[in-house]
Formats: sequence, structure tokens, C-alpha cells
Amino acid sequence: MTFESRALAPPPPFPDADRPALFLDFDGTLVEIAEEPHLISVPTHLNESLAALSRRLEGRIAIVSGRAVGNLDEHLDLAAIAAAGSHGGEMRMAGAKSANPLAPIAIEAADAVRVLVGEHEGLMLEEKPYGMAVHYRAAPNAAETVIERLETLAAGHDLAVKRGKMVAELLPRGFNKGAAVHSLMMTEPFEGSLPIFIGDDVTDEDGFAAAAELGGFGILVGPARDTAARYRLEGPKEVYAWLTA
Ligand SMILES: O=P(O)(O)OC[C@H]1O[C@H](O[C@H]2O[C@H](CO)[C@@H](O)[C@H](O)[C@H]2O)[C@H](O)[C@@H](O)[C@@H]1O
Repeated sequence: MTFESRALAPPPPFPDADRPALFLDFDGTLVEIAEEPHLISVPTHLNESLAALSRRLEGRIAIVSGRAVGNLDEHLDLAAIAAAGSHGGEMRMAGAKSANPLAPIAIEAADAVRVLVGEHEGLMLEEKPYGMAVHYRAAPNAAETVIERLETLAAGHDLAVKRGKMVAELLPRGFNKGAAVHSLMMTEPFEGSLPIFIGDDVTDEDGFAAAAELGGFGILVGPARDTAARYRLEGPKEVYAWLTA
């Protein structure tokens, strides 16, 4: 993956004429980061804004998140919007009842993560249908230990580790947000459109790269960093402003 380290400009106006498709990360992009996953504040206008975008884009919109699809459903009305959850491992097209199931991680590995979290005050465990995420926002000194232990468990159980903002997660191997974008772009209504991936975290870099490979671009949300995105916006408020200008 190639990264741009130059300062990134805000994106040009929304390219309606180019038949765009939107791939939207959730935490840090559509909602501000909170101290804990369940403490996020979802703007009251969000569902209405997503529905309006879906109409404007004739359905070419998907949420691509590290959260499981079931968890996204607790926060958003996704009845008419495609969802790629669990970092792209779960896929549910708009209007479909359920996402494809993944293999849950080995019981021994899950138990070992529970033990790890019990050993360090401040660590928070987020048990997901297909992964175990360890949040160290309240115990930053434990980050290195957490990552090392998860990497060891991943190697021993044929699993993967994904890192994010003050979090590391043990989950099945073989998928990422970029693969999810490629997969969605091969299906209607996304096929032949210009992909735009908007995200804030390191896991979104695969999405930025996929959008660029397919002729579109990525928009990084948050502070500048080395990134495969072409443009940058400051935060969720600026994302809404750009999407609705
Ligand atoms: O891909 P995303 O939609 O951005 O999801 C990534 C992870 O988001 C959540 O964790 C992050 O947001 C929390 C709430 O703001 C914050 O407390 C945490 O520190 C962040 O890492 C979610 O809990 C994870 O499961 C997602 O993988």
C-alpha cells in the first residue's frame, strides 16, 4: 500500500455527475469517538441523512465498520443501506435480512483474552459475535502487552489481530475493509460507480486503497497522517457538511 505524507486538502464538491458510491466508516467518521463503545452519541439526523443520501445515490451507499452488523443495527436504521461489519468480514446487502455468518474464534483463544483483560485494571473487553476486542483507552500502559498477547494468540489459533484507536482485536483471518469495497463494487447497484471511502482509523486505509484502485478516492477524517486517502476532513461535522453541501 502506498501512503501520501503530504498535507491533504479538503475534497472537491461531492461529484454527483460521476455516479459516486459512498463507503462510510462509523466510529470517528459518522459519530464522534467516545470513552467506551456503548457511550457514542448518534446524531438525531443521522438516519434521515443516510436515507437521503441513499435516495440521491440510488442505493450506492454502504457502512463499512469494525463493529458487527448486529451492533450497527442497534445504532442505525440500515434497512435500505448495505452493511459490511466485523472489519469487512460480514456483508449484508440493502434489504437483506441477515449477513453471512463467520466462524467464531476458538473457545481457548477467547478464554485467554478474558484472562488477559482480568489481569490489567482499566482494560475493557468488547465481546463481538466474531471477535474479541480489548480496549485500552483507560489503561494505555497496557497497550504493548495487549498487542503482544493477541499476536501470540493469533499465531497459535490461525487468527488475525486488527488494531484501531486504543483497541486491538482478535478475529478470524482473511478479510479487511478493502476486500469488502472490492466485493461490493462487483455487485449492483455499486458496479461501475466511482467509489469514495470515508474513514478515520488505520483499518480504513485498506478502504482508501481499494477506492483508489477502483478509480475513486479516500477521505481521511481527523488529523493528518501518512495515508492512502487523497483528501482530508476534520471530523464527523465536516463529513456531514461535505455530504450535504
Ligand atoms: O470501523 P469503525 O466503524 O470505526 O469501528 C472501529 C471500532 O469502533 C469502536 O471502537 C472505537 O470507538 C469507540 C467509541 O467511540 C471508542 O471508545 C474506542 O476507543 C474506539 O476504538 C468499536 O467499539 C470497535 O468494535 C470497532 O472495531
